[in-house]
Amino acid sequence: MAVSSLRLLGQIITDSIDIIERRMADASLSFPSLDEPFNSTSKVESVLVEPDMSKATSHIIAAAAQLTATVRRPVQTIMDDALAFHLSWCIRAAIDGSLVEIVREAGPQGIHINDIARKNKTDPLKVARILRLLTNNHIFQEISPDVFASNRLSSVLDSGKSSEEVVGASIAERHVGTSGVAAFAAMMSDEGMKAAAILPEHFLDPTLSFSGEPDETPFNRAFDTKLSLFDWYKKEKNEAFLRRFGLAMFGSRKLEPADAILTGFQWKDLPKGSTIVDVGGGVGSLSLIIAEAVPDINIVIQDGQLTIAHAEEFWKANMPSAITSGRVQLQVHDFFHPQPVKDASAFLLRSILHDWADPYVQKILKSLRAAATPETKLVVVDAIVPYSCIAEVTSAIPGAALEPAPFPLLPSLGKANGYAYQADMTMWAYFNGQNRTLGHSVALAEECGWKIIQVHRIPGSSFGQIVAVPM
Ligand SMILES: C[S@@+](CC[C@H](N)C(=O)[O-])C[C@H]1O[C@@H](n2cnc3c(N)ncnc32)[C@H](O)[C@@H]1O
Repeated sequence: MAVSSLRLLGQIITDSIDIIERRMADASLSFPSLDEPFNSTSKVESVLVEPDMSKATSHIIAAAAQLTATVRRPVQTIMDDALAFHLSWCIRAAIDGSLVEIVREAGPQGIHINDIARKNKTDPLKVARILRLLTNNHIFQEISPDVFASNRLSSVLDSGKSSEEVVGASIAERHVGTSGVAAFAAMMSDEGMKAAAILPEHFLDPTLSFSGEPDETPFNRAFDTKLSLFDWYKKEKNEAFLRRFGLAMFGSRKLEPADAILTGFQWKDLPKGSTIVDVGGGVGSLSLIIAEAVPDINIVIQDGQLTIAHAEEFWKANMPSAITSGRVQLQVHDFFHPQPVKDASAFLLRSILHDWADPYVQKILKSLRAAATPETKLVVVDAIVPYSCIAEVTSAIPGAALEPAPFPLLPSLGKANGYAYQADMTMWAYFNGQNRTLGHSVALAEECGWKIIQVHRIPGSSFGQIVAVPM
Protein backbone atom coordinates (compact mmCIF):
# COMPACT_ATOMS: atom_id res chain seq x y z
CA MET A 1 0.00 0.00 0.00
CA ALA A 2 1.32 3.47 -0.91
CA VAL A 3 2.47 5.55 2.03
CA SER A 4 -0.02 8.37 2.57
CA SER A 5 1.15 11.95 2.14
CA LEU A 6 0.25 12.53 5.81
CA ARG A 7 2.75 9.93 6.89
CA LEU A 8 5.41 11.17 4.42
CA LEU A 9 5.03 14.70 5.76
CA GLY A 10 5.14 13.42 9.33
CA GLN A 11 8.28 11.44 8.48
CA ILE A 12 9.99 14.58 7.06
CA ILE A 13 9.25 16.29 10.35
CA THR A 14 10.56 13.48 12.55
CA ASP A 15 13.66 12.96 10.37
CA SER A 16 14.42 16.70 10.61
CA ILE A 17 13.90 16.70 14.38
CA ASP A 18 16.39 13.79 14.60
CA ILE A 19 18.98 15.89 12.74
CA ILE A 20 18.39 18.85 15.02
CA GLU A 21 18.50 16.80 18.21
CA ARG A 22 21.74 15.09 17.19
CA ARG A 23 23.40 18.45 16.54
CA MET A 24 22.05 19.88 19.82
CA ALA A 25 23.40 16.85 21.71
CA ASP A 26 26.82 17.19 20.00
CA ALA A 27 27.00 20.82 21.06
CA SER A 28 25.54 20.10 24.55
CA LEU A 29 22.75 22.58 23.83
CA SER A 30 18.98 22.51 24.26
CA PHE A 31 16.61 23.73 21.57
CA PRO A 32 15.31 27.19 22.64
CA SER A 33 11.95 27.14 24.36
CA LEU A 34 9.06 29.21 22.99
CA ASP A 35 8.51 30.47 26.55
CA GLU A 36 11.96 32.06 26.87
CA PRO A 37 13.03 35.37 25.31
CA PHE A 38 15.02 35.21 22.06
CA ASN A 39 18.72 35.88 22.55
CA SER A 40 20.34 36.58 19.20
CA THR A 41 23.86 36.31 20.66
CA SER A 42 23.43 32.88 22.27
CA LYS A 43 25.42 29.92 20.95
CA VAL A 44 22.29 27.94 20.11
CA GLU A 45 21.02 30.65 17.74
CA SER A 46 24.26 30.54 15.78
CA VAL A 47 24.04 26.73 15.58
CA LEU A 48 20.46 26.97 14.28
CA VAL A 49 21.57 28.90 11.18
CA GLU A 50 24.26 26.37 10.22
CA PRO A 51 23.43 24.98 6.72
CA ASP A 52 22.20 21.57 7.96
CA MET A 53 20.13 23.14 10.74
CA SER A 54 18.63 25.69 8.35
CA LYS A 55 17.69 22.90 5.99
CA ALA A 56 16.14 20.81 8.76
CA THR A 57 14.12 23.73 10.17
CA SER A 58 12.96 24.73 6.65
CA HIS A 59 11.77 21.17 6.04
CA ILE A 60 9.86 21.16 9.34
CA ILE A 61 8.22 24.53 8.57
CA ALA A 62 7.29 23.46 5.03
CA ALA A 63 6.03 20.02 6.08
CA ALA A 64 4.08 21.28 9.10
CA ALA A 65 2.29 23.90 6.97
CA GLN A 66 1.55 21.36 4.23
CA LEU A 67 0.32 18.88 6.80
CA THR A 68 -1.97 21.54 8.30
CA ALA A 69 -3.30 22.46 4.85
CA THR A 70 -3.91 18.77 4.14
CA VAL A 71 -5.65 17.78 7.36
CA ARG A 72 -7.72 20.87 8.05
CA ARG A 73 -11.22 21.35 6.69
CA PRO A 74 -10.68 23.56 3.60
CA VAL A 75 -13.28 26.20 4.52
CA GLN A 76 -11.62 26.67 7.89
CA THR A 77 -8.21 27.07 6.27
CA ILE A 78 -9.50 29.57 3.72
CA MET A 79 -11.32 31.66 6.32
CA ASP A 80 -8.34 31.60 8.66
CA ASP A 81 -6.17 32.86 5.79
CA ALA A 82 -8.71 35.45 4.66
CA LEU A 83 -8.80 36.86 8.18
CA ALA A 84 -5.04 36.80 8.68
CA PHE A 85 -4.94 40.63 8.50
CA HIS A 86 -6.02 40.67 12.16
CA LEU A 87 -2.71 39.14 13.14
CA SER A 88 -0.96 41.94 11.28
CA TRP A 89 -2.74 44.83 13.00
CA CYS A 90 -2.55 43.16 16.42
CA ILE A 91 1.23 43.00 16.06
CA ARG A 92 1.30 46.75 15.39
CA ALA A 93 -1.08 47.42 18.28
CA ALA A 94 1.27 45.50 20.58
CA ILE A 95 4.20 47.61 19.34
CA ASP A 96 2.62 51.07 19.20
CA GLY A 97 0.61 50.38 22.37
CA SER A 98 3.85 49.40 24.20
CA LEU A 99 2.24 46.10 25.24
CA VAL A 100 5.54 44.38 24.50
CA GLU A 101 7.48 46.47 27.02
CA ILE A 102 4.73 46.60 29.67
CA VAL A 103 4.33 42.82 29.63
CA ARG A 104 8.10 42.17 29.59
CA GLU A 105 8.64 44.39 32.64
CA ALA A 106 6.26 42.20 34.64
CA GLY A 107 8.57 39.20 34.25
CA PRO A 108 7.62 35.51 34.03
CA GLN A 109 4.69 35.80 36.47
CA GLY A 110 2.93 38.06 33.94
CA ILE A 111 0.67 41.08 34.29
CA HIS A 112 -3.11 41.49 34.46
CA ILE A 113 -4.91 43.32 31.63
CA ASN A 114 -6.17 46.01 34.07
CA ASP A 115 -2.58 46.83 35.05
CA ILE A 116 -1.47 46.87 31.42
CA ALA A 117 -4.34 49.17 30.45
CA ARG A 118 -3.62 51.53 33.36
CA LYS A 119 -0.09 51.99 32.05
CA ASN A 120 -0.93 52.67 28.40
CA LYS A 121 -4.33 54.28 29.03
CA THR A 122 -6.38 51.89 26.90
CA ASP A 123 -9.42 49.67 27.40
CA PRO A 124 -8.39 46.52 29.34
CA LEU A 125 -10.89 44.31 27.53
CA LYS A 126 -9.43 45.37 24.19
CA VAL A 127 -5.91 44.76 25.51
CA ALA A 128 -7.02 41.23 26.41
CA ARG A 129 -8.53 40.59 22.98
CA ILE A 130 -5.40 41.75 21.18
CA LEU A 131 -3.07 39.77 23.42
CA ARG A 132 -5.26 36.67 23.22
CA LEU A 133 -5.24 36.64 19.42
CA LEU A 134 -1.46 37.04 19.50
CA THR A 135 -1.10 34.35 22.17
CA ASN A 136 -3.15 32.00 20.01
CA ASN A 137 -0.46 32.57 17.36
CA HIS A 138 2.35 31.86 19.86
CA ILE A 139 3.23 35.55 20.39
CA PHE A 140 3.04 36.16 24.21
CA GLN A 141 1.57 33.60 26.63
CA GLU A 142 -1.51 33.72 28.85
CA ILE A 143 -0.28 32.52 32.24
CA SER A 144 -3.67 32.60 33.97
CA PRO A 145 -6.95 34.16 32.82
CA ASP A 146 -6.25 37.75 31.69
CA VAL A 147 -2.62 37.60 32.85
CA PHE A 148 -0.04 37.74 30.08
CA ALA A 149 3.73 37.21 29.89
CA SER A 150 6.37 37.60 27.18
CA ASN A 151 7.84 34.75 25.18
CA ARG A 152 10.35 34.07 22.41
CA LEU A 153 8.27 35.69 19.65
CA SER A 154 7.07 38.76 21.57
CA SER A 155 10.65 39.41 22.70
CA VAL A 156 11.87 40.12 19.16
CA LEU A 157 9.50 43.13 19.11
CA ASP A 158 10.93 44.48 22.36
CA SER A 159 12.64 47.90 22.26
CA GLY A 160 14.43 46.99 25.49
CA LYS A 161 13.33 50.38 26.86
CA SER A 162 11.23 51.04 29.96
CA SER A 163 7.48 51.27 29.46
CA GLU A 164 7.58 54.89 30.74
CA GLU A 165 9.94 55.72 27.90
CA VAL A 166 7.84 54.19 25.12
CA VAL A 167 4.22 54.79 26.19
CA GLY A 168 3.12 57.77 24.12
CA ALA A 169 6.42 57.89 22.15
CA SER A 170 6.12 58.62 18.42
CA ILE A 171 5.97 55.81 15.87
CA ALA A 172 9.64 56.47 15.11
CA GLU A 173 11.19 57.58 18.41
CA ARG A 174 10.25 54.34 20.16
CA HIS A 175 12.51 52.44 17.75
CA VAL A 176 15.63 54.61 17.98
CA GLY A 177 18.52 52.56 19.33
CA THR A 178 16.68 49.22 18.91
CA SER A 179 17.21 46.24 16.60
CA GLY A 180 14.64 47.79 14.24
CA VAL A 181 12.63 44.54 14.00
CA ALA A 182 9.57 46.16 15.59
CA ALA A 183 9.96 49.17 13.26
CA PHE A 184 9.99 46.77 10.31
CA ALA A 185 6.94 44.86 11.55
CA ALA A 186 5.05 48.08 12.37
CA MET A 187 5.77 49.56 8.96
CA MET A 188 4.54 46.39 7.25
CA SER A 189 1.31 46.39 9.21
CA ASP A 190 0.81 50.15 8.73
CA GLU A 191 1.72 51.50 5.27
CA GLY A 192 2.07 47.90 4.04
CA MET A 193 -1.24 46.47 5.17
CA LYS A 194 -3.26 49.58 4.30
CA ALA A 195 -1.86 49.66 0.76
CA ALA A 196 -2.20 45.89 0.31
CA ALA A 197 -5.91 46.10 1.12
CA ILE A 198 -6.36 47.87 -2.25
CA LEU A 199 -4.38 45.32 -4.30
CA PRO A 200 -7.40 43.48 -5.74
CA GLU A 201 -8.96 46.71 -7.08
CA HIS A 202 -5.58 47.69 -8.54
CA PHE A 203 -5.13 44.30 -10.15
CA LEU A 204 -8.60 44.37 -11.71
CA ASP A 205 -8.49 48.00 -12.93
CA PRO A 206 -8.11 47.78 -16.74
CA THR A 207 -5.50 50.59 -16.82
CA LEU A 208 -3.70 50.37 -13.48
CA SER A 209 -3.26 46.62 -13.82
CA PHE A 210 -0.58 47.25 -16.50
CA SER A 211 1.11 50.19 -14.79
CA GLY A 212 4.67 50.05 -13.49
CA GLU A 213 4.62 53.67 -12.33
CA PRO A 214 5.60 54.35 -8.71
CA ASP A 215 2.80 56.93 -8.37
CA GLU A 216 -0.01 54.71 -9.68
CA THR A 217 0.13 52.13 -6.92
CA PRO A 218 -2.25 50.68 -4.36
CA PHE A 219 -0.38 52.89 -1.85
CA ASN A 220 -1.47 55.99 -3.82
CA ARG A 221 -5.07 54.93 -3.64
CA ALA A 222 -5.00 53.90 0.01
CA PHE A 223 -3.24 57.08 1.16
CA ASP A 224 -5.08 59.34 -1.29
CA THR A 225 -1.88 60.87 -2.63
CA LYS A 226 -0.34 61.38 -6.05
CA LEU A 227 3.16 61.12 -4.59
CA SER A 228 5.22 57.95 -4.80
CA LEU A 229 5.91 56.38 -1.40
CA PHE A 230 9.45 57.82 -1.23
CA ASP A 231 8.23 61.32 -2.22
CA TRP A 232 5.40 61.02 0.32
CA TYR A 233 7.98 60.14 2.99
CA LYS A 234 9.87 63.34 2.13
CA LYS A 235 6.90 65.57 3.10
CA GLU A 236 7.58 67.26 6.43
CA LYS A 237 4.38 65.94 8.00
CA ASN A 238 5.50 62.38 7.22
CA GLU A 239 8.97 62.67 8.70
CA ALA A 240 8.21 60.14 11.45
CA PHE A 241 7.22 57.60 8.78
CA LEU A 242 10.46 58.20 6.89
CA ARG A 243 12.44 57.87 10.09
CA ARG A 244 10.65 54.65 10.97
CA PHE A 245 11.32 53.40 7.44
CA GLY A 246 15.08 53.95 7.96
CA LEU A 247 14.94 52.09 11.28
CA ALA A 248 12.88 49.35 9.63
CA MET A 249 15.54 48.86 6.96
CA PHE A 250 18.05 48.45 9.78
CA GLY A 251 15.66 45.87 11.31
CA SER A 252 15.36 44.02 8.00
CA ARG A 253 18.95 42.90 8.59
CA LYS A 254 17.56 40.53 11.21
CA LEU A 255 15.88 38.53 8.45
CA GLU A 256 19.29 37.04 7.93
CA PRO A 257 22.23 36.02 10.10
CA ALA A 258 24.23 39.09 11.17
CA ASP A 259 27.15 38.30 8.88
CA ALA A 260 25.08 37.13 5.86
CA ILE A 261 26.44 39.91 3.64
CA LEU A 262 29.95 38.53 4.31
CA THR A 263 29.16 34.86 3.68
CA GLY A 264 28.20 35.04 -0.02
CA PHE A 265 30.16 37.48 -2.19
CA GLN A 266 33.68 37.80 -0.77
CA TRP A 267 34.27 41.54 -0.26
CA LYS A 268 37.61 40.76 1.36
CA ASP A 269 38.89 39.38 -1.97
CA LEU A 270 38.50 42.76 -3.69
CA PRO A 271 41.83 44.52 -4.24
CA LYS A 272 43.03 46.63 -1.28
CA GLY A 273 41.90 50.25 -1.57
CA SER A 274 38.90 49.25 -3.74
CA THR A 275 35.73 51.28 -3.70
CA ILE A 276 32.32 49.74 -3.18
CA VAL A 277 29.28 51.84 -3.98
CA ASP A 278 26.20 51.05 -1.87
CA VAL A 279 23.60 52.36 -4.31
CA GLY A 280 20.43 53.47 -2.51
CA GLY A 281 22.25 52.37 0.63
CA GLY A 282 19.79 53.98 3.07
CA VAL A 283 21.62 54.99 6.23
CA GLY A 284 24.31 52.43 5.37
CA SER A 285 23.45 49.72 7.88
CA LEU A 286 24.69 46.99 5.53
CA SER A 287 27.81 48.93 4.59
CA LEU A 288 28.62 49.19 8.28
CA ILE A 289 28.99 45.39 8.47
CA ILE A 290 31.30 45.40 5.46
CA ALA A 291 33.27 48.38 6.78
CA GLU A 292 33.81 46.64 10.12
CA ALA A 293 34.88 43.33 8.55
CA VAL A 294 37.02 44.58 5.65
CA PRO A 295 39.12 47.51 6.85
CA ASP A 296 41.07 48.16 3.65
CA ILE A 297 38.23 49.07 1.28
CA ASN A 298 36.38 52.34 0.81
CA ILE A 299 32.62 52.66 0.65
CA VAL A 300 30.45 55.32 -0.95
CA ILE A 301 26.87 55.27 0.35
CA GLN A 302 24.44 56.96 -2.01
CA ASP A 303 20.84 57.92 -1.28
CA GLY A 304 18.42 60.88 -1.25
CA GLN A 305 19.15 64.05 0.71
CA LEU A 306 17.04 63.34 3.79
CA THR A 307 18.25 59.77 4.12
CA ILE A 308 21.85 60.89 3.80
CA ALA A 309 21.18 63.36 6.64
CA HIS A 310 19.95 60.43 8.76
CA ALA A 311 22.98 58.43 7.60
CA GLU A 312 25.28 61.08 9.05
CA GLU A 313 23.69 60.53 12.49
CA PHE A 314 23.88 56.76 12.03
CA TRP A 315 27.61 56.75 11.25
CA LYS A 316 28.36 59.28 14.00
CA ALA A 317 26.73 56.85 16.44
CA ASN A 318 28.21 53.63 15.04
CA MET A 319 31.59 54.31 13.37
CA PRO A 320 32.51 58.00 13.43
CA SER A 321 36.13 57.32 12.42
CA ALA A 322 35.03 55.98 9.03
CA ILE A 323 33.55 59.37 8.16
CA THR A 324 36.36 61.52 9.55
CA SER A 325 39.00 59.42 7.75
CA GLY A 326 37.04 59.63 4.48
CA ARG A 327 36.94 55.83 4.19
CA VAL A 328 33.16 55.99 4.09
CA GLN A 329 31.59 58.77 2.06
CA LEU A 330 27.92 59.71 2.23
CA GLN A 331 26.76 61.02 -1.11
CA VAL A 332 23.44 62.45 -2.23
CA HIS A 333 22.77 60.76 -5.57
CA ASP A 334 19.69 59.85 -7.58
CA PHE A 335 20.27 56.41 -9.09
CA PHE A 336 18.29 57.34 -12.19
CA HIS A 337 21.04 59.85 -13.04
CA PRO A 338 24.47 58.90 -14.42
CA GLN A 339 26.58 57.16 -11.77
CA PRO A 340 29.39 59.52 -10.65
CA VAL A 341 31.73 56.79 -9.32
CA LYS A 342 33.54 55.41 -12.37
CA ASP A 343 36.15 53.16 -10.75
CA ALA A 344 34.02 51.03 -8.44
CA SER A 345 35.11 47.46 -7.78
CA ALA A 346 31.53 46.62 -6.88
CA PHE A 347 28.09 48.15 -6.94
CA LEU A 348 25.90 46.85 -4.14
CA LEU A 349 22.12 47.03 -4.58
CA ARG A 350 20.33 45.68 -1.56
CA SER A 351 16.54 45.85 -1.49
CA ILE A 352 16.61 48.33 -4.38
CA LEU A 353 15.61 46.53 -7.58
CA HIS A 354 12.55 45.01 -5.88
CA ASP A 355 11.22 48.57 -5.38
CA TRP A 356 10.86 49.14 -9.11
CA ALA A 357 9.07 47.81 -12.20
CA ASP A 358 11.26 46.51 -15.05
CA PRO A 359 11.59 49.78 -17.06
CA TYR A 360 12.98 51.54 -13.97
CA VAL A 361 15.29 48.64 -13.11
CA GLN A 362 16.64 48.88 -16.66
CA LYS A 363 17.48 52.57 -16.11
CA ILE A 364 19.33 51.79 -12.86
CA LEU A 365 21.25 48.83 -14.27
CA LYS A 366 22.15 50.62 -17.52
CA SER A 367 23.50 53.62 -15.64
CA LEU A 368 25.66 51.34 -13.47
CA ARG A 369 26.79 49.44 -16.57
CA ALA A 370 27.88 52.72 -18.19
CA ALA A 371 30.02 53.52 -15.11
CA ALA A 372 31.44 49.99 -14.73
CA THR A 373 35.01 48.96 -15.53
CA PRO A 374 35.52 45.48 -17.06
CA GLU A 375 36.30 44.22 -13.52
CA THR A 376 33.34 45.78 -11.72
CA LYS A 377 31.00 43.35 -9.99
CA LEU A 378 27.30 43.99 -9.52
CA VAL A 379 25.96 42.46 -6.29
CA VAL A 380 22.18 42.39 -6.00
CA VAL A 381 20.73 41.39 -2.63
CA ASP A 382 17.00 40.70 -2.78
CA ALA A 383 14.63 37.86 -2.00
CA ILE A 384 14.70 35.45 -4.97
CA VAL A 385 11.19 34.17 -5.64
CA PRO A 386 11.31 30.38 -6.06
CA TYR A 387 9.21 28.87 -8.81
CA SER A 388 6.51 26.65 -7.33
CA CYS A 389 7.60 23.85 -9.66
CA ILE A 390 10.91 22.30 -10.70
CA ALA A 391 12.73 24.84 -12.94
CA GLU A 392 15.86 24.25 -14.95
CA VAL A 393 15.95 27.62 -16.70
CA THR A 394 18.88 28.93 -14.68
CA SER A 395 20.61 25.68 -13.75
CA ALA A 396 23.87 26.58 -15.59
CA ILE A 397 24.58 29.45 -13.16
CA PRO A 398 26.70 28.31 -10.20
CA GLY A 399 24.63 28.35 -7.01
CA ALA A 400 21.36 28.87 -8.87
CA ALA A 401 19.81 25.43 -8.51
CA LEU A 402 17.66 24.91 -5.43
CA GLU A 403 18.33 21.70 -3.58
CA PRO A 404 15.45 19.34 -4.45
CA ALA A 405 12.82 19.29 -1.70
CA PRO A 406 11.85 15.84 -0.36
CA PHE A 407 8.56 14.52 -1.76
CA PRO A 408 5.77 15.60 -1.26
CA LEU A 409 6.96 19.11 -0.27
CA LEU A 410 6.53 21.95 -2.72
CA PRO A 411 9.81 22.57 -4.62
CA SER A 412 9.62 26.16 -3.30
CA LEU A 413 9.46 24.83 0.29
CA GLY A 414 6.15 26.63 0.82
CA LYS A 415 5.88 28.46 4.12
CA ALA A 416 9.62 28.17 4.72
CA ASN A 417 10.09 30.68 1.88
CA GLY A 418 6.92 32.67 2.56
CA TYR A 419 8.75 35.97 2.98
CA ALA A 420 9.83 36.12 -0.70
CA TYR A 421 6.22 35.99 -1.88
CA GLN A 422 4.83 38.29 0.80
CA ALA A 423 7.55 40.89 0.26
CA ASP A 424 6.84 40.63 -3.48
CA MET A 425 3.22 41.67 -2.90
CA THR A 426 4.34 44.45 -0.55
CA MET A 427 6.60 45.83 -3.29
CA TRP A 428 3.67 45.83 -5.70
CA ALA A 429 1.44 47.61 -3.16
CA TYR A 430 4.07 50.25 -2.33
CA PHE A 431 5.83 50.89 -5.62
CA ASN A 432 4.53 48.71 -8.46
CA GLY A 433 7.81 46.91 -7.79
CA GLN A 434 8.42 43.21 -7.36
CA ASN A 435 10.65 40.44 -6.09
CA ARG A 436 11.75 38.43 -9.09
CA THR A 437 12.38 34.84 -10.01
CA LEU A 438 15.94 34.07 -11.07
CA GLY A 439 14.84 33.57 -14.69
CA HIS A 440 13.32 37.07 -14.68
CA SER A 441 16.50 38.58 -13.17
CA VAL A 442 18.75 36.87 -15.72
CA ALA A 443 16.71 38.28 -18.64
CA LEU A 444 16.57 41.77 -17.11
CA ALA A 445 20.32 41.85 -16.35
CA GLU A 446 21.20 40.75 -19.88
CA GLU A 447 19.04 43.48 -21.44
CA CYS A 448 21.22 45.96 -19.49
CA GLY A 449 24.62 44.48 -20.36
CA TRP A 450 25.16 42.42 -17.19
CA LYS A 451 25.73 38.65 -17.05
CA ILE A 452 24.83 36.78 -13.88
CA ILE A 453 27.77 34.54 -12.96
CA GLN A 454 26.94 33.34 -9.45
CA VAL A 455 24.04 33.02 -7.05
CA HIS A 456 24.63 32.76 -3.31
CA ARG A 457 21.83 31.29 -1.24
CA ILE A 458 22.62 32.18 2.35
CA PRO A 459 21.54 29.59 4.95
CA GLY A 460 19.05 31.08 7.41
CA SER A 461 18.49 34.16 5.24
CA SER A 462 15.39 35.36 3.41
CA PHE A 463 17.62 37.04 0.81
CA GLY A 464 19.82 35.74 -1.96
CA GLN A 465 22.85 37.39 -3.52
CA ILE A 466 23.11 37.62 -7.29
CA VAL A 467 26.55 38.49 -8.69
CA ALA A 468 26.89 39.83 -12.24
CA VAL A 469 29.73 41.12 -14.43
CA PRO A 470 29.72 43.38 -17.50
CA MET A 471 28.90 41.41 -20.68
C1 LIG B 1 14.32 49.53 0.55
S1 LIG B 1 15.47 50.76 0.91
C2 LIG B 1 16.98 49.88 0.96
C3 LIG B 1 18.05 50.60 1.72
C4 LIG B 1 19.37 49.83 1.87
N1 LIG B 1 19.92 49.40 0.61
C5 LIG B 1 19.22 48.66 2.80
O1 LIG B 1 19.16 47.51 2.33
O2 LIG B 1 19.11 48.86 4.01
C6 LIG B 1 15.51 51.62 -0.62
C7 LIG B 1 16.39 52.86 -0.59
O3 LIG B 1 16.41 53.46 -1.90
C8 LIG B 1 16.44 54.86 -1.73
N2 LIG B 1 16.01 55.51 -2.98
C9 LIG B 1 14.77 55.54 -3.52
N3 LIG B 1 14.78 56.20 -4.68
C10 LIG B 1 16.06 56.58 -4.88
C11 LIG B 1 16.71 57.27 -5.95
N4 LIG B 1 16.05 57.68 -7.02
N5 LIG B 1 18.05 57.46 -5.85
C12 LIG B 1 18.73 57.03 -4.75
N6 LIG B 1 18.17 56.35 -3.73
C13 LIG B 1 16.85 56.14 -3.79
C14 LIG B 1 15.50 55.09 -0.57
O4 LIG B 1 15.70 56.36 0.04
C15 LIG B 1 15.87 53.93 0.35
O5 LIG B 1 16.88 54.26 1.27
